[in-house]
Amino acid sequence: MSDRKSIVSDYFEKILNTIDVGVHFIDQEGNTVFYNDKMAEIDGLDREQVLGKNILHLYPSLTQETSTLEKVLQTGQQLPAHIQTYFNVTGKRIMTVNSTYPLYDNGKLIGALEVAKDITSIVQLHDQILDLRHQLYQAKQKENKNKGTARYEFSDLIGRSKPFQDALTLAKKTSRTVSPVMISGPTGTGKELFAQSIHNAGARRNRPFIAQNCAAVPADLLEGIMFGTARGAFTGAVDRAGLFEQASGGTLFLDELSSLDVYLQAKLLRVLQDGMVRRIGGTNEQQADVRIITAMNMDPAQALEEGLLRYDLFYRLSVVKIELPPLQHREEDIPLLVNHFIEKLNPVFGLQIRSISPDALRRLTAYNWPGNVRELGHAIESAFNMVEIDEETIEERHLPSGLLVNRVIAEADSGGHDRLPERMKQMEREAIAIAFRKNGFNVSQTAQELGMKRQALQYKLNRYGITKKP
Ligand SMILES: Nc1ncnc2c1ncn2[C@@H]1O[C@H](COP(=O)(O)OP(=O)(O)OP(=O)(O)O)[C@@H](O)[C@H]1O
Repeated sequence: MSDRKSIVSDYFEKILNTIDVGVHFIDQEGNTVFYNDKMAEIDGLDREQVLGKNILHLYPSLTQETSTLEKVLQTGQQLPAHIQTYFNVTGKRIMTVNSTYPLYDNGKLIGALEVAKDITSIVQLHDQILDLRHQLYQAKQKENKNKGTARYEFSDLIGRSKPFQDALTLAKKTSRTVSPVMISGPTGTGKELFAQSIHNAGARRNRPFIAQNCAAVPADLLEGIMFGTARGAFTGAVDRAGLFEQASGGTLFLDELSSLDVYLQAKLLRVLQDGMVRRIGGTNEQQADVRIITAMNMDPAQALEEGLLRYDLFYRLSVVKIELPPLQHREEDIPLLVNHFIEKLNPVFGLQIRSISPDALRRLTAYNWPGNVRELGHAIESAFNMVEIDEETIEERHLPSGLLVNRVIAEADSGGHDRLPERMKQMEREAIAIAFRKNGFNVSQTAQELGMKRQALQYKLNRYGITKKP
């Protein structure tokens, strides 16, 4: 019996060094008693460097409160499987599933044992799959956009604030008619979504919805695109239907109308007045049976004043005028939109985010959103990239740090200039603290993300008293 015991003890270390799970055993003082090869590989440390050393010295980013081994020593209770993410000494981002147990001898606590399963490569694979799903999702969105079909319906439009609801009510009413609609509002407020929804709610829903951004193509090319070309009209010209023909019986959505060349504005007006369109170089005229919806980021009054938009065309196209308010004027829509984006992104990212923390939401409502709803969508998508797979709440630390900088400007704009330097410092401190935590307390990486030198960041960390403790 004693022989068997000694054989087992002789081979115990060898056995633990062959398994594919990290094992770390500390004594009651927190000093390492046993540390297997796999644990050394995960941490990027040399086993001999670790034996006999105190874990708080080994992992400087850990404290008595954050170290799970220390916690088990203090409480005597086991900590079941939990996911840990950190950067090891080689700078590699590691993700493990750890279980930590107290070790007793005759009822007396003599140490703690941690076993760690390295899931970094599984998570990387998982991320690759999600990345592919993401690409597929974006490709599908692009495909729908180019197919001549409108995807959005009024039920997809989120918002309950008064200015948004007013715009929605007007849009719903106008979907029953074929009058021209002019939608204005800053970038990302949903002008194209409104245009598609108007089309989809109307009698032309089964006919094409053709969108053209007037700012995206040079005027000489756009003329052929809009009105079509006849073979031989100019060198290399082929018979090609223009947007009016393509959208026949449906809706033609002209985005960024104020960027349309004035010559083309005149030609467009003629087509609308005559109700007929002719391809460039062609002889046949065809009926221009399209409903026109236009949009622009600029206030139409300003576009008229600056000579970017012809008055006669404006009167023709603005029979119904819909103004979409910037997101910062409809703060109460932000929580609804956040939930909408969370629901939309959960299946794309394979996550189960259920909510956003009050602090994070406060941060979002304090921001001035120059890119409006589109920017909010991107901020939530960015947060999805920051959360760990077992997290269910978007926290402030997951949000892009850029949201802070803009708030400083917004607050400065809204008065209180005398206290700006203090506020700037406070914001800078917050931005650094968030980025530091987000980057696993790695100074070099944080400096890189913030676009500053490592030494400069170290100086600010000391000055603001930002420690590694989360
Ligand atoms: N009310 C809304 N509900 C849900 N999503 C919205 C809403 N408004 C905008 N979005 C989101 O914002 C994105 C941008 O919308 P859209 O392209 O319609 O904006 P836009 O005003 O036409 O922008 P731009 O002037 O830059 O072309 C959409 O893809 C959608 O995700």
